[in-house]
Amino acid sequence: MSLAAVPRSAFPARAAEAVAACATDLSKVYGQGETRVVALDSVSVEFARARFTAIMGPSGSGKSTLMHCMAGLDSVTGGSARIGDVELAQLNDKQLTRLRRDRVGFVFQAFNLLPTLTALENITLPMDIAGRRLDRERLGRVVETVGLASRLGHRPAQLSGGQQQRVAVARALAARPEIIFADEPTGNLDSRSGAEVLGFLRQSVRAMNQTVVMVTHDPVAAGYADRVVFLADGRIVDELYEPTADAVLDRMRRFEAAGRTS
Ligand SMILES: Nc1ncnc2c1ncn2[C@@H]1O[C@H](COP(=O)(O)OP(=O)(O)OP(=O)(O)O)[C@@H](O)[C@H]1O
Repeated sequence: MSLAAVPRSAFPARAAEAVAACATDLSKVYGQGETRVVALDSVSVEFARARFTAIMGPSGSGKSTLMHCMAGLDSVTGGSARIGDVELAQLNDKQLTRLRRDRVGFVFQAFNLLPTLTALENITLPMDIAGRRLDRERLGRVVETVGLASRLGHRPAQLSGGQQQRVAVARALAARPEIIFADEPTGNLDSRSGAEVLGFLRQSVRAMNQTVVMVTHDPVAAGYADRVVFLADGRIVDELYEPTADAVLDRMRRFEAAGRTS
C-alpha cells in the first residue's frame, strides 16, 4: 500500500508522541432492521503512549463501545482497531484472550475483585494465571503508588470502596500492560476516593510511563487527563488538551446545546 493510501487519523496524537493504540474508520453496528443501532460511525483516533486520555460524551454516544472495541472485548463491524501494531480483527479468540491478558489492563466501575483473595493475591492473580514471573520491584512501586502497603492482607470486604478500586488499579498496573482501559473507574466512589484513584492513575502515567484511556461522564475526572476526546452520536467531534474540569464542562454544554438545536 502506498503511503498516500494510508488513512490519516482525524484525531491524531501530537506530532512527537508515539501511538499506543488507534482506531481507523472504526464502525460498530448492533442489531439489524428496526433494532439496528450505529454505535460507532467511522471513528478515527490515536491514543498516545504514556499519556492519560479521557473519552467523554453524552449517554449512548458510544464511549463504552469504543473502549470495548479498542480493548478486544467486542468485535468491530468495519475499519480497524490496533494496539501497538496488532490489528485486533486479525486475531482469533485465543489470540485475543492472550493479547488482553498480556498487553492490556482493565479497571471497571465495579471493582471486580475476588472476595476470597487478599488484596495482594488479587493484585498478582492475572500474573499467576498467565504464569508470569512476579516483578517484585514493579509490584513494590505500584503498591506504594496506590498507598496500599498496610492493606495487602485484607480481603475486599474489609476495604472501603476507594481502597478496593485502588487494588483494582494496582492489579492493572502490576502486570505492566501496554495500555490500561478504565471504564467509569470512579462511578461507584465518593468524590474524595474518586480523586485519589484518579490521582493514582495520573501518577502511573507520569511516574511509570503508563498509557491510560478512561471513559467517564464526569468533567472533574476528565480534568485529570492530558487530553479529552469527545464523542457524540458515535463520532468523535472534538478534543481538548490539558483540560480543566471547567473547560470540559463548557465544551459538554456546547455539544448538548448544539444537539438540541440540530
Ligand atoms: N450490546 C448491544 N446491543 C445493542 N445495542 C447496543 C449494545 N451496546 C450498546 N448499544 C447501543 O449503542 C449505543 C452506544 O452505546 P454505549 O454503551 O457505547 O454508549 P455510552 O456512551 O458508553 O453510554 P453511557 O454513557 O450511557 O454508558 C447506544 O445507543 C446503545 O444503546
